[in-house]
Amino acid sequence: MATPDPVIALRSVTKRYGRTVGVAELDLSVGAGEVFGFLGPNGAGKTTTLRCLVGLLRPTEGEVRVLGLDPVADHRRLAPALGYLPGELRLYPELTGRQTLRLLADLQGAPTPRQRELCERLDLSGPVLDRPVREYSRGMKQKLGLVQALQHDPELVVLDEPTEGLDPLVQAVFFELLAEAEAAGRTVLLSSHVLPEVQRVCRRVAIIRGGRLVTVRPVAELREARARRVRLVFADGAGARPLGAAEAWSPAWQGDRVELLVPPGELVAALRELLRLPVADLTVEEAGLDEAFLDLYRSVEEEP
Ligand SMILES: Nc1ncnc2c1ncn2[C@@H]1O[C@H](COP(=O)(O)OP(=O)(O)OP(=O)(O)O)[C@@H](O)[C@H]1O
Repeated sequence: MATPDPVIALRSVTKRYGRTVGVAELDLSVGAGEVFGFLGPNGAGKTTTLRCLVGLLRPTEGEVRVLGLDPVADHRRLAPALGYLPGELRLYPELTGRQTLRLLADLQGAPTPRQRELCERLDLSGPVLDRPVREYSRGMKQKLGLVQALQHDPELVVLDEPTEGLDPLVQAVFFELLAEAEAAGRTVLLSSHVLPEVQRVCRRVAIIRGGRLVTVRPVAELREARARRVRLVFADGAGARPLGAAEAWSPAWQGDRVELLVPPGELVAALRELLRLPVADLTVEEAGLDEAFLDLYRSVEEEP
């Protein structure tokens, strides 16, 4: 059986801003119905990639296809099928929330069957929608941004740091909306710095650094690869001491207790060495997924 065409396909995409490289030789493929995370440190190239996907930037080299279309050349055809929440939402300050949603719906070129429901669920009441957006708080603007990204029930939703500025209650609604989008078979690309958020909602993640793709992995695999947290108690009152090769695992001392994060493949060797020291007690547990991500970030930082 032929594999269906990916919803997002980047082939060797490079985007330069003058002499600055935004992204370099990026290859990425996201299938229909995937909720895909895009992670990376500041300045890694996430926003650049997303802007290429939605047709706001034209790559310097390489090819971008979204739902089989060229996002720049076929912008009008793509718009009804695409929902985009930019990282920095620029709105016309004089327009009301309602006028803003209408204007954006016109640009999307699609009916907005979900607008009313989304406004209700995100607590954007009628009186709020009648106020000019210059009077909106950051969170209110972000909620309006979410409504416009989803109001036309698009096939592909591209979200740049979507939970920025949202309070925990609104974040909960946002996660519900994502789960529903996944259940309905929509494709979602979400860029984020918030590691637990990615863990919670995404099945696969790409990690990007310095404009280059470092890895693409299923979240489940990251979970398996996560570090072991080793806690040692020395109980001799002598406090911190050298740990030999285990110094590599960033020991955190508190009195004569120490905690280390050891990659799973190196645990046995690390313990063998540590147990040569006068250890009084020892526990080993799996670290959280955020730590697995931090590990990955670190290893990415260390690579040349
Ligand atoms: N308009 C621009 N002009 C010049 N350089 C730019 C421009 N936009 C982005 N860059 C550069 O491209 C690189 C990637 O930036 P980008 O905004 O894509 O990163 P990001 O991963 O979204 O970062 P953050 O997490 O901080 O939002 C950076 O070096 C940045 O300085």
